[in-house]
Amino acid sequence: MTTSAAANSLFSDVPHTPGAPKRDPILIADDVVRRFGGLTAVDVEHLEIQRGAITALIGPNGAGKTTFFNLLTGFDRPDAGRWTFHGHQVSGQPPFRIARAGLVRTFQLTKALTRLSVIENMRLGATDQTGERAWRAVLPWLWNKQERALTERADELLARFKLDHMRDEYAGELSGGQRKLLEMARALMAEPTMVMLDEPMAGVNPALTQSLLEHVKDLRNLGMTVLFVEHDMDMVRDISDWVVVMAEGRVVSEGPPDAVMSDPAVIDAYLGTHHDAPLTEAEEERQLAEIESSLYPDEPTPESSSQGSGDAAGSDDVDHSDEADAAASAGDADNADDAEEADDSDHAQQQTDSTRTQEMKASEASTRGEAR
Ligand SMILES: Nc1ncnc2c1ncn2[C@@H]1O[C@H](COP(=O)(O)OP(=O)(O)OP(=O)(O)O)[C@@H](O)[C@H]1O
Repeated sequence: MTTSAAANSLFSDVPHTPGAPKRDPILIADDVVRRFGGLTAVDVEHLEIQRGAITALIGPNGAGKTTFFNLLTGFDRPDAGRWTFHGHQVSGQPPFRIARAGLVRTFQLTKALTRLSVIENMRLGATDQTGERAWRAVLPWLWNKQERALTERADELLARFKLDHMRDEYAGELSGGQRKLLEMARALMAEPTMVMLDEPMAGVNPALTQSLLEHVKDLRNLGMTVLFVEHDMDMVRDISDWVVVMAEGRVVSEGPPDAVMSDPAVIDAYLGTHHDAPLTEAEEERQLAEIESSLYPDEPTPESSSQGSGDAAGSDDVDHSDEADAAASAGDADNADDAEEADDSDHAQQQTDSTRTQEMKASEASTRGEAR
């Protein structure tokens, strides 16, 4: 069993730098590139994922996280690059072979899957990812035995994920959180050694949040490796042993959650301070609204709800909280012109703070999970 403390100790001597070598990597990717027309969606030079730990993959919208997930699991083909899993080259392999090697991912329930029952979805979890459907045609008696074993395993998992009472219901009847549990349970049907979860908290009702977090921790505690993409920074802080940050297709930072969230490169990536021109106030507001909505896609911001305004993503409705202003000023910290512009604001004092303090406040604004 791998506890949180044990997992943390795996990283004790790992440098906090992009591409850092791990003590015992289960997955190693090199020079992975995926282009869509003129856009380079993924350009990962080197990445190692530590075995037996929970690693979060975060980054602003469009950073390339999902594309990278699709590549690693064989659901998309790279323009260049290679990666190994458990020491075996799996780049270029179809998804079922990669799953057979022990690397599986969760899927959002498609429309078709919502029309199947929960137990049927579970059985598909094994067959879809491992390609065992071939058995049915070739050796039907063996298939029957196999199918009974699969159903037994499915029922055990449904009980573990507290979905057994929904066993024969259409998956479409499940709540958002229950669907996430089903996605996770279904992935486990393939008996993986590494599970990749794509936004496990998206659309999850707060009542099920804790249960989901515990299930993810359980995967690690049972010896599995977990890599998950997530925008919810509460979850990232709560359960990650290690965080990898992508921006514009590249890995820009790695480290434990707290270190990563105060890394200027990460703040820069989220605030987009790589722009050459100083930000206009409207652009600044738009970017802050985008960060807010990407971190908390289902919630109105406290600012917007206290003013009775609607969607946090609508930049017209966004007000500047203290933290948001701090974020904006830190976002502009590299730019002397912007510092001048801020002189007449209520937060002139913040402009005289050290860059470090501003960055930390910006980080809090970007990861405002604790305040909610
Ligand atoms: N099939 C596609 N065709 C064209 N462009 C694509 C395709 N898939 C992704 N992209 C582009 O590649 C970039 C990376 O997208 P991706 O979905 O991987 O980012 P992401 O980090 O997962 O974003 P989000 O957090 O918003 O899901 C984006 O600019 C996106 O528009």
